[in-house]
Amino acid sequence: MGASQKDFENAMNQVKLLKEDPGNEVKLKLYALYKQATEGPCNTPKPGVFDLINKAKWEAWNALGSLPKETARQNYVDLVSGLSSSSDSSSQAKPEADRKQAEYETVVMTSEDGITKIMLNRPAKKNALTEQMYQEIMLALEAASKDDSTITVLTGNGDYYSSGNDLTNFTNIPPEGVEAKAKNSAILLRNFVGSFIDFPKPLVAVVNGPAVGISVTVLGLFDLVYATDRATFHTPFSHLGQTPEGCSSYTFPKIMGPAKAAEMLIFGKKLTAGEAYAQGLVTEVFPDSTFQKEVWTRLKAYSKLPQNALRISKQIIRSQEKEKLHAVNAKESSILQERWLSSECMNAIMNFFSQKAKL
Ligand SMILES: CCCCCCCCCC/C=C/CC(=O)SCCNC(=O)CCNC(=O)[C@H](O)C(C)(C)COP(=O)(O)OP(=O)(O)OC[C@H]1O[C@@H](n2cnc3c(N)ncnc32)[C@H](O)[C@@H]1OP(=O)(O)O
Repeated sequence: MGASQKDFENAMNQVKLLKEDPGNEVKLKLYALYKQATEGPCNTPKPGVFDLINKAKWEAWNALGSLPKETARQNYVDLVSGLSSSSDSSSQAKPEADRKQAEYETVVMTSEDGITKIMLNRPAKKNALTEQMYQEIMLALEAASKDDSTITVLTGNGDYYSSGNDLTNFTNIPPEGVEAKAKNSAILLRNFVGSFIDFPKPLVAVVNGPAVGISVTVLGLFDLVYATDRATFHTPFSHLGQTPEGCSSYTFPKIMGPAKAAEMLIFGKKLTAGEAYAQGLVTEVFPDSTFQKEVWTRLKAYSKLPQNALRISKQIIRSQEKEKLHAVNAKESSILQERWLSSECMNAIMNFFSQKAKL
């Protein structure tokens, strides 16, 4: 449940009682969230260039775009609660210390320094994507699209980025039967990929290890893909009796040319990080020993760029393709709905569970 009006009022009172000055940046953020929570999107003309203070306040409010009032209220309460606890417990106040934004079981979502991080969190299962996880990623993306962060990151916990679809998704067949399961799964897949197609802010994949299946194909819908040199990129659809998804049947030939796309998507060639970079799927590869440090330093610098300019630039680039991408997504999902019922696919899944056939 979001913050109530009472929580909001309490937070406003707490601000007055803060023992330390939170600094201009935080004060501007508080001002902007307060205005957004009480009046909605910025509705006043921009002050003149010499009216420095009011201009900064206006810009902070305007940067919140169409953030809903309820979200602004919640963000205000969260921000004040972070300030109160840090000023109570220590003199070393961290302005936006690791604020947890919602409760999820399979992902961890945190926001800091203008970056919302969604971390896949089933390391013991190589971050294989269960049905619950698809749902939680969609919810997390929805929340990230509305929060006040500038950049959204998807990454994995542990040694894998993700081993793709959790093959146990094929085993829990409901009483309505396998056809109904395939139909519902195709809807889930279509919605999942759709939430990447429609994501409005810069979206970055921090590929911390090997990536398989759908975790690779949706990379074509990200704005930046940073990979450790330990990462590999594997789309073994034919081995599994399946076909490409994540709009890769369209994005991969565009990114890497039809010959290289065919090698990956039809024949299941696994790429090293270096090969994925050479083929344009990956933006930059970093040595594993310095990967996290280098990537987060880079992203923190990017997150300080003007938020609206970043968002609008992304939208200009992506909007030209959106309709096409949705059509491709619908087609890929409907073809897979049939594939999942094929003996080729069922045999491959049985092989994984009976002989533990690995890729
Ligand atoms: C009709 C119903 C349809 C339902 C469909 C729902 C929606 C579908 C959306 C569409 C699809 C996507 C397509 C894909 O993503 S295809 C790719 C699928 N992925 C795989 O085939 C990978 C399978 N895993 C492996 O080959 C290996 O585990 C590995 C990734 C190479 C790692 O090998 P390892 O030796 O390093 O580690 P391992 O001991 O095997 O793994 C540790 C434990 O994790 C379990 N595990 C890993 N990956 C998966 C997975 N994808 N699904 C299920 N379980 C996985 C593994 O079994 C180990 O478990 P345990 O410790 O033995 O219990």
